[in-house]
Order: sequence, then structure tokens, then C-alpha cells
Amino acid sequence: MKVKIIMNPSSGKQIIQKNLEKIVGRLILDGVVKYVDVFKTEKRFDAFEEVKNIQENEYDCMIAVGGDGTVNEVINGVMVGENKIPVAILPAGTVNDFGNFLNLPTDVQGFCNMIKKNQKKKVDVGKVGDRYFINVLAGGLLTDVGYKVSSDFKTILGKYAYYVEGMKEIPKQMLKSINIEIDSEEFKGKEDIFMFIITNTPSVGGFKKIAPMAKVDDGLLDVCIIKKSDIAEFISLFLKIMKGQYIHHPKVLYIQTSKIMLNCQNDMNVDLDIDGEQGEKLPTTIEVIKKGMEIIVP
Ligand SMILES: Nc1ncnc2c1ncn2[C@@H]1O[C@H](COP(=O)(O)OP(=O)(O)OP(=O)(O)O)[C@@H](O)[C@H]1O
Repeated sequence: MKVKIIMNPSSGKQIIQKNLEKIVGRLILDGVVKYVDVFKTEKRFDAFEEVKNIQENEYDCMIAVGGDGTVNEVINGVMVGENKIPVAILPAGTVNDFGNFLNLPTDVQGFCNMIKKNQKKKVDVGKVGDRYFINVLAGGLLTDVGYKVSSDFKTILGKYAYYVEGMKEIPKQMLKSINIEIDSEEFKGKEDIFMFIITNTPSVGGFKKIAPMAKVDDGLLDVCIIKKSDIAEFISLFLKIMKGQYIHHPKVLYIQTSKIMLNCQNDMNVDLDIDGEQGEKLPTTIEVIKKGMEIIVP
């Protein structure tokens, strides 16, 4: 097997990266891997540029070592470059929503076994404008928390750094609602909302059941829209959201769709968060590419 490793050395608490040498050594000794190239990212979009230029038959497998941001760039590189090489993920980030959802191993033995078995799963990929996402696209309340947390704070506290920042932001952001226009086959209308989350898997922001009905290969995106409410109602709803017990709540609109258009009515700047990284702004159309790529799974 010819393998290309794309590694973000700065992701997460920088612990899992240390397993990588052992993983590569084991795979070579066992004769599973014959040739390895390692590419270490230095900044945003390095992984995307590297993967985009890889040719179809250059490698049998790519291993993305990093957080959701690195995985997103590798997936974008595969989709834009059309090289169709299956991707294995060694989750090394702070949150790792996609890796956690697929129960991907981070230990040497578990990861080597997964590569040896080489079992592939076709998964859906979300598309927004000319960018792709594998896990989640979000906008509105708290979706910018990720960019406000420093890398050092994440290295020390891991995902709790996001929660600490989130608690600080709730009172500041509470009054900001977005008057949004929604256009999909399943629902058309205007709503005053706090936030929207469009997801491919149930796991978002470290919470495992945010979209309880989401499946990674059903050709549908799960759209969770939280309507404007007062603070007390929002906090009680937030606790329900974390447990995944909220989809019939009167302040929630939950849609499963393959394509949705979102536009904001007032002159607000609504940034989109794409797999935890800052993306374009509304208006936009989001669609799914059913079973758009292959992931190596345990
Ligand atoms: N060497 C580097 N130093 C700093 N940032 C980098 C480096 N290489 C890549 N990046 C960028 O860092 C961002 C975050 O990366 P990544 O998602 O892998 O880790 P994380 O933020 O720790 O994890 P998570 O997304 O799960 O919170 C991405 O935008 C990525 O492109």
C-alpha cells in the first residue's frame, strides 16, 4: 500500500501525533505499507492545496492526522481534485466530531488494525458554494466561539476551552436574532431565529446527539433551526439540545433535506462555520453529495 500522511502538528493537545511514528513503523514492519510520504501543514489551506494536486493513482490511501479543520481540508482536496483516494482519519484535534461519530481509533494497535483491514465506507459530503463539509455547517448564536479560543487555551483545556468561551458569549449574543428565509422542498418560510446547524452526523461541537436522526450515508442533511426565544426558554432548550431531546420543541424547526437555500432578511452579516472553520456568509445554498467519498473505518 502507498500512503500519504497529511498531519497538522499543532492540532489538539499534540499527543496523538506522537503515536504516528509508531503507527507507520508497525505498518511497514508488518508489510502493510510499502511507501509513505508525510506532509506537515504549517498554516490554513496547506492540507487542501497538497491533497488537491494528488493524482488518482499516486497513493492507495491518505491518512489525515489532525482535528476537524484538517479533515475538512483533506476532504475538500479530494472533492476538488477528484482523486477519489480513500481517507483514513487519525483524530488528533480538540473536538474530532467526525472521528468520534465513526468511533475511529487513536491508539497504535487499533489504528494499525483499521488500516490492515482497509474496510471502506462511502459517506455523504455537504457542499456550500464551492466548499465541502463532512460534518457540520452552522450560523448564528455561538457558532463563532471556535475562532475566539486561542490555540494555547485549546492545548491546555481541550474541548472545554470551547465550552468556557461559549458560556462567556451567551449573555453577549443573546439578543442577536436573524430573520432568515428558508427554501427547501420540505419547508419554505421566514423565521426569526438564533441559530441554525446543518449536519451530516449526530455529533456536533463535542455533543454526541445534537442531530439525533442524522445518518452519514442517507443522502440527507439534518437541519436544526433554533427560533428566537427569551433567555430562560433558551437555556432550558439548550440543555435539551445537548441530550438530543428537542426536535419537537415549539421553538425548533428540524428538517431533513438534500438541498436548502438560506437567506437573511435584515442587513446582518451572518458568517458560516464550516466544520469548525470560518466560511462564507449568507445567502447560500447547501446541498448533499450522496456517498461522495470513501472513509476507512474500523
Ligand atoms: N502548523 C500549523 N500551525 C497552526 N495552525 C495550523 C497548522 N497547520 C494547519 N493549521 C490550521 O489550524 C486549524 C485547526 O486545525 P485542526 O482542526 O486540525 O485542529 P484543532 O483546531 O486543534 O482541532 P478541532 O478542529 O477538532 O478543534 C485549521 O484551520 C488548520 O488549517
